[in-house]
Amino acid sequence: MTLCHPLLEVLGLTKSFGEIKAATDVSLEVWPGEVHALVGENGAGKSTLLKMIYGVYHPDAGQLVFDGHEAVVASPSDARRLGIGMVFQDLRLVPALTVAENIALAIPGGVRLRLGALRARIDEASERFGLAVDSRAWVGHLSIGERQRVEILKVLMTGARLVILDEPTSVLAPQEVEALFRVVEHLRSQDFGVVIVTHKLDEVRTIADRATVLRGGRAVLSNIVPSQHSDAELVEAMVGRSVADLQRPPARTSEPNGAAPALELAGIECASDGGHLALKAIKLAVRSGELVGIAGVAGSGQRELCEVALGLRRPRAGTVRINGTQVRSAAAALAAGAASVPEDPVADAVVSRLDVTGHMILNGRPLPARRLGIDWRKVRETTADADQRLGLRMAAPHRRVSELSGGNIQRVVLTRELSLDATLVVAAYPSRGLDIANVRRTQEILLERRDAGAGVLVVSEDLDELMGLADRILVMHDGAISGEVLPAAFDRQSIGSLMTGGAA
Ligand SMILES: Nc1ncnc2c1ncn2[C@@H]1O[C@H](COP(=O)(O)OP(=O)(O)OP(=O)(O)O)[C@@H](O)[C@H]1O
Repeated sequence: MTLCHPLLEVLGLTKSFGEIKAATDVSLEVWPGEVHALVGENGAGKSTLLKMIYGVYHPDAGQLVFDGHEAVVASPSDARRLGIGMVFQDLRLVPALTVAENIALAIPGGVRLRLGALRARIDEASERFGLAVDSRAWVGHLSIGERQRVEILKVLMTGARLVILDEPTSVLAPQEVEALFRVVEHLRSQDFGVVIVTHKLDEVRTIADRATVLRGGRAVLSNIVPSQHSDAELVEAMVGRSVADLQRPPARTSEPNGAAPALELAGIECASDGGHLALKAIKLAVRSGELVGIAGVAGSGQRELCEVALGLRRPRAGTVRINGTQVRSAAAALAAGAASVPEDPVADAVVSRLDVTGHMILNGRPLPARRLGIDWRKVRETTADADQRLGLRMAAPHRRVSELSGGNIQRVVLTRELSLDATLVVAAYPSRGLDIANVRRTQEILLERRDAGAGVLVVSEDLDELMGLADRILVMHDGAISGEVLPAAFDRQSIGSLMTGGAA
């Protein structure tokens, strides 16, 4: 059945948080069978808009029309009753329950269903929507991509006809993105409406029929067809200016005679949290003035590698040296000159109730002291100086970090860690959640740190990012380094093949 009206019309939605105008007079429409991309820089108001559509926030002004009727969406349960489902960035599943139990909690009458009947419904839905899930698996044992599939299936099984995906690809490996897009295509072919937030233009071009660009809470382009606009036009709409390509001069790694590498791992063996062997005979060195990339499918040992390098995880065997000093603890790694960008800053670096200034002192370095307390004036000065030098435009110093968007949290952590005079930088997924302009600036800063003589280790699943940044790429597979690729041989295929255990 083809509708002659949009599935969803957003008319002039507006929302402020105190002085912050998060969304101003935003309008867009989504038709059945349409994938609509919502794009814009960090803090542009995308999540706020989606949360108004899903009933989490109440708009100050504006209106929603769903399926041709004015809709009052006062809560997420109102939204679900209408047929609007949302998959949040932080997936809302209970890890200690199975897939079937999680779905039972979400669907009406689910907890009263017998297990057999529930599983049959899950299997039928998973077949219909092209979403392979194992209903018996414990959610805590699933990869992030598998959890996302469960969450989408859950949303569809509650009767959603409009599915909102808030930045679903930022936590996925490239193969998982392809799998997700196959699901989205399936939904499109079955006349669902899909709203998807992404920072990546190639994803907009691959998956979206139309797009809306937000900047500073306003829709600067609404309901456009992406193919009718160049990348430069879309970037300009998003950030208000053009963003230059990354320049990567060759590394100058001529170390003085006998100088130790910035980071040296030898014979490292290490267990994962679950007790299996996560790192096997790892031997690597990052020289001062060199940027080494680590490629690999998620879960190949990257997390453990970073933790071992930073003294956060004790290896079973082997040694870690930073600038020649053997390191056995996090404090020793910091003292030897390390700085780090954690894999998941929202989980690992945010202290609720602390503001931006409060987070800037959580870098493990001695605090500027004044009498018996902290010299906050000095902290504010160094924060302002770091913000200006790095140019990642952090949120205002008094803002609570837990209230910031994911990308804005990432910028606080990046500014804190990359403004240090560290001689080793270990950065896991540094551009995760960042908009285009901030991705570029972060990459420039990493190269600036390299050119200032630091050894830089960057873990990323984005091969294009690594190929643009790295002086060498080491590929991890199943806890081991499966190969080393030099710039002249950088190509997606040979790196991809090493990632899955094949030869380059
Ligand atoms: N609950 C809240 N309280 C106060 N301010 C908020 C709240 N939620 C969002 N904001 C602010 O509103 C603005 C828009 O934020 P929003 O999260 O909607 O941006 P976004 O486009 O989703 O960003 P990102 O790409 O980083 O996820 C930002 O300045 C943000 O800090």
